[in-house]
Amino acid sequence: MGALSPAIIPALLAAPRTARADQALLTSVSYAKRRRIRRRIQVRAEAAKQATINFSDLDWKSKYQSDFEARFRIPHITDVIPDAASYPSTFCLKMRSPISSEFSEGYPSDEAWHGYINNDDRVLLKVIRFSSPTSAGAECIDPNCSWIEQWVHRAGPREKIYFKPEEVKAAIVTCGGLCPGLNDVIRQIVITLEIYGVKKIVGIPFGYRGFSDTSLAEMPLSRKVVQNIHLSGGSLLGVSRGGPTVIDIVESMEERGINMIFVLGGNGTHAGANAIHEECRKSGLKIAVVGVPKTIDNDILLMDKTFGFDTAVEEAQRAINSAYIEAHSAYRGIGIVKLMGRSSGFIAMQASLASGQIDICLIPEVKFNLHGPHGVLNHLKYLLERKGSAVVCVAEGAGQDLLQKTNATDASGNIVLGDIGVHIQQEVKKFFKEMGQPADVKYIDPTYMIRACRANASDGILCTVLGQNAVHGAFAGYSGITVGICNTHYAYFPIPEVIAQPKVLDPNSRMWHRCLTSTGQPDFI
Ligand SMILES: Nc1ncnc2c1ncn2[C@@H]1O[C@H](COP(=O)(O)OP(=O)(O)O)[C@@H](O)[C@H]1O
Ligand SMILES: O=P(O)(O)OC[C@H]1O[C@](O)(COP(=O)(O)O)[C@@H](O)[C@@H]1O
Ligand SMILES: [Mg+2]
Repeated sequence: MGALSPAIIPALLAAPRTARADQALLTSVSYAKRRRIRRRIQVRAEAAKQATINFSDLDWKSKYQSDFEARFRIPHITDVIPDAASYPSTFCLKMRSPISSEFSEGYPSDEAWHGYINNDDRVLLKVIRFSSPTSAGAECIDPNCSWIEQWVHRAGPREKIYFKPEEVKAAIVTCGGLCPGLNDVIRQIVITLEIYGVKKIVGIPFGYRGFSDTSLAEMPLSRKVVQNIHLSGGSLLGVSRGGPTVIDIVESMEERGINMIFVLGGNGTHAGANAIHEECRKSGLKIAVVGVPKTIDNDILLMDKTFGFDTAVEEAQRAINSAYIEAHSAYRGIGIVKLMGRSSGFIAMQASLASGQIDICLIPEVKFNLHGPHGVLNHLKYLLERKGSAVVCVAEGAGQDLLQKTNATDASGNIVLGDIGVHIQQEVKKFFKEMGQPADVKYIDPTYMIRACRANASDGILCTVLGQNAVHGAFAGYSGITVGICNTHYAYFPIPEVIAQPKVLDPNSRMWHRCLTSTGQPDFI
């Protein structure tokens, strides 16, 4: 978010609210209102942050930076167990034959180069130096847009580990909806754990539910079991929404003797993982809880992208191309493709940009009208007259203000959205029928075909690195963390920082403007 004008800060802060009150407000209002309120809450939080900074203090920058460093500090086992012992890492960077015991007691400490990550290594979070708050996509701390370095912790294997591999029982759980790459991450976690020397590795079946449903048995995992699982989509372990309470999960982990848990999921799953981590801390348990963000929508904060997103954009090309061929081959044909993206239009935008076949891209972050002189329908009429066909790409969360509210939620408490794709299809048909003009409308929803795909090469690599780094993080004694790619480098983040709110597309960003340039669409308001 750009810098706020100092003049509006006092007004925004005039009615301070608590997080609980904000939440209550959010659950009691309509979807459209909720988005506006969320934006206000976000603006207020930003205002509060800026208001607490005294820019006339010559030291404000270094104070801001130390505050940032504290926020992004990654929790460690020694925070609750100060005397937890550390050992030389059993993850050796020198290759050895699996049957050799050359480094079984740890890596020789007299080596000049060992290639581990130093705990003080950092990755730069923001790499653009904006010279003005009016620059496209500017994120400024102060009204002058001063350059302030923001560093996050570099991911990777450490020289010292806080768990003896023979004492580890590691578990992996996959929650939420499917996403290409889940099997790749599971595979890499298992392989890396084995390299450290862990023998007890299990999969928890069907998400958090597997912790409470006694009819579901743990799945023993080994390199042999996971060797080829990345060749198909889905999750070897199964997924689910909803499930037991955090206390029940922690009790179940204790009963099973699990002391390392790898949680693969989106914002909901990570909220759960962080709550599990906090519960373990409260009880003084030596358990490492490490997340790997799984969100096909790409809506987790601070990361370049999440795994599965790239595959989704690539697979969406097939649906868009089919819609284009259908529309182009029909007399006055209109193709409509609905893509995933509950609150963020990243898949719709990138897929539109990649295909070059989209005339209208609609995303949750940008309001639009269907009807009226500047509406989508009138533009479709213009496109049919000008070029004979048109293709629309709409994100599932777009235009929810145009739909009847269902007030329904899924088992995890996520709002069940109205079907904007079907709505647009019906409105387009009605519009042309009422005008007495022909229009051949074809609608494609490829959601589940995309989600069930196996990861493409680029996601396969991302999953590999994330899975390995998750294990390195747990062995290094970190907990309540998640791993992501940041300016092409890999970093550990404290979970709350990446799920504070869904990452949304900035309508003032260069990328959205590139998309608009490519489609040639006007503003539909
Ligand atoms: N705030 C929360 N605290 C604890 N667990 C949560 C929370 N939100 C969701 N969960 C749990 O996380 C799992 C996945 O959540 P869901 O929202 O369906 O998917 P995703 O993780 O992809 O966002 C579910 O089992 C759900 O019960
Ligand atoms: O049909 P389901 O399983 O509820 O999933 C639908 C949702 O899954 C997603 O593809 C991904 O959602 P999650 O990240 O919460 O798993 C959304 O875009 C979509 O709304
Ligand atoms: Mg979610």
